Amino acid sequence: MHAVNTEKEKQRVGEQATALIENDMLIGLGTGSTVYYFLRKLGEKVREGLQVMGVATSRQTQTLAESFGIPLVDFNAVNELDLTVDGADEANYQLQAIKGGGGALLSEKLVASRSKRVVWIMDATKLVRQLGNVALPVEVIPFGYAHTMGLLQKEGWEPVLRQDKGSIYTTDHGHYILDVPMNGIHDPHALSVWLHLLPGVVEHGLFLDFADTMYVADGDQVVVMHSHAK
Ligand SMILES: O=C(CO)[C@H](O)[C@H](O)COP(=O)(O)O
Repeated sequence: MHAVNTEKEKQRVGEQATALIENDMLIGLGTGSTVYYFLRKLGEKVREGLQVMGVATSRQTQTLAESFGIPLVDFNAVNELDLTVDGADEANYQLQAIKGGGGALLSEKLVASRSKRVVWIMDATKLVRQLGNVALPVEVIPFGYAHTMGLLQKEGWEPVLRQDKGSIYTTDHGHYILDVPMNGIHDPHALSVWLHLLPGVVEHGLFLDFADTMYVADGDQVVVMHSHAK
């Protein structure tokens, strides 16, 4: 590994990922500070004549895409997307990821699941052998969130209700987020299924079988990894 300058690496990987975009593509636009650089560069290419349409995965991305001149379309008005490019909070060598640090996991998962190809972009600090160094975001219904927290606590987890400037953080969809410290996830698929069965849970940040490609910025290089599962 090279010396880490994550902002430069985010920019490098975000800009490089725009090379994947071809004329007439319908693109899922992820959310976050790495995706910011992807959007900015894509906006430049659109102004130079590239013709694409995007589906935004958050209000933040919608605002950015509009400011960069990227044409947007309503998710419900489209069929399959050609490609989604999104960031991740952590990913392993099987291209499984934890997402949701930016709170957009619900839309991000919906859009990724409607895309022919999904690409994660990140800096090398996020690449891990085993998922679970970062807390896992779990999106819950505000009604009864304390009950859902209690159910997690009963199983030994210590969920933290996400805050934003002294108030409870609310997602674009009006939900709350519980950040659950993991200390290593041994069986991500089993955890995914278990969480989906928990009353009050809308979605969680385990993105297990979505990505076929990952762009990882490491120093001056961008390493491209492919999934063997896809
Ligand atoms: O999942 C996300 C938002 O819900 C982001 O993609 C993830 O948090 C990575 O963001 P960043 O590029 O800012 O580190």
